[in-house]
Amino acid sequence: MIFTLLGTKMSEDIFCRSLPKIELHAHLNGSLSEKTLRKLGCLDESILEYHKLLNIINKTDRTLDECFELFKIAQTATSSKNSVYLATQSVIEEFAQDNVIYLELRTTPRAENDMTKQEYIESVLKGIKDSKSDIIVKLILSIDRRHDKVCSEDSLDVIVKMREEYPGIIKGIDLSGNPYVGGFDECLFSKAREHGLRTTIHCAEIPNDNEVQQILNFHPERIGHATSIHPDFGGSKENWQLYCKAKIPAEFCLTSNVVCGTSKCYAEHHIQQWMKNDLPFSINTDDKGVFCTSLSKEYEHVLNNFDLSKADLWNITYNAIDHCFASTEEIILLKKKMAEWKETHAQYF
Ligand SMILES: CNc1ncnc2c1ncn2[C@@H]1O[C@H](COP(=O)(O)O)[C@@H](O)[C@H]1O
Ligand SMILES: [Zn+2]
Repeated sequence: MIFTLLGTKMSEDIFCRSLPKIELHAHLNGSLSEKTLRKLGCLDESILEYHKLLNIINKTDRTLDECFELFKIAQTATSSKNSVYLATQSVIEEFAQDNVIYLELRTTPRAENDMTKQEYIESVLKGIKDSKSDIIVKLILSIDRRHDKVCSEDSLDVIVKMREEYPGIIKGIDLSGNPYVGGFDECLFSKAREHGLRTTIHCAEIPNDNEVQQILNFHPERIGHATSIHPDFGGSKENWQLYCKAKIPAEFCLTSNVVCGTSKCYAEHHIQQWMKNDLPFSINTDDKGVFCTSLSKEYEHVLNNFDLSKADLWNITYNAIDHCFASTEEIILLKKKMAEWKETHAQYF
C-alpha cells in the first residue's frame, strides 16, 4: 500500500486505513458494494434505491423500516449458489483492502429458487475458503427475528450440522433483523450454545427493556448495537446496572445507527458511556454497502468525535481481539501482528 507521508505525520484518514483492524459485525448482504452489486448483475434501478439512503439521512422522520427495505435489493442479487459465492469473495477482498486482518462475517441462511439453506452456507464457505486475501475469516450464521419458530429451528438444525463439519470456520450464531418484529427465543439460543456455538445478539437497537433484560440474563458472548441500555438513551436503570455487572462486549456500528436514526449524530453516540465507564466494545461496519461506509471510516468517526489519540484507537482494535471467536493460536497471531505494526509505525502515533 502507498501512503502519502509528510515527514513523520500521517493524516487521520491514512492512519485509520493503514491500521490493521478487526471487524466483528458485518452482515454479508448488507456489505455488498455498488461494484459487487453490478458484478452480480444488479440493475441500475435497484442500485439507485441504495442512493436513496442519502435522502433518508436528511429526513427527520425516517424509519428503521425504510433501511430494512434496502436489504431486499442485495438479497435479490444473491439468490443463487454462484452469486452467494461471488458476493462472499468480493466482500472479503474489500475488507482485506481496507486492512482488516480478521473478519467475522455473518449471514442469514436462505432457501431460494433451487438453493437450500445448506447450499447457501456451503456457497459462503466456498467463498471464504477460495479467498486469496491475507485475512482470517470466520462465519457467524444469523437467525432472523421475523422468522417463526419452525423456520428458526430448521435453520438451527442446518447450522449445527454444518458447524460439525466446519468447526474451524463456523463459530457462532446471531439474532438479527428488524427489531420491531419478533423476539429473542432463549430456548433456541441455549440449544445453539449446547452445540458449541458462540452467541452474539442484536440487543436494544430500540428501547425494549423486557427483551434487553432477557438477553443480558442469557449472557451472550457479545451484543450488537446496545443502543438503548443506558438510561440517557432510553434504557432502564436496572438494565444498565445488570449490563455493567455482566460487561458483555458491545459491537458498535456508528454510521448504521446514525443513518437509521437510532443515534442522533456521531458525537452523541452511546459509545461515550462505554468509554467513560471503561466497558468493553469494538468498532464495526454493520452493513458497509447499504450505509456507504468502511471500517476505516468508522474509526475516523470515533477519532474525530471523541477526543481520542491514535494510540487510543490502536488500543480499541487490540482489545477487540479478545472479543473475537477465533482460536487461541489465532488470537496470539493477531496480537503479534498488531504489536509489530505498532512498532514499525511508532513515529506516526
Ligand atoms: C441496521 N442494523 C441491523 N439490525 C438488525 N439486523 C440487521 C441490521 N443490518 C443487517 N441486518 C440483518 O442482516 C440481513 C442482511 O444480511 P444477510 O442477508 O443476513 O447476509 C438483514 O436482512 C437483517 O436481517
Ligand atoms: Zn447488525
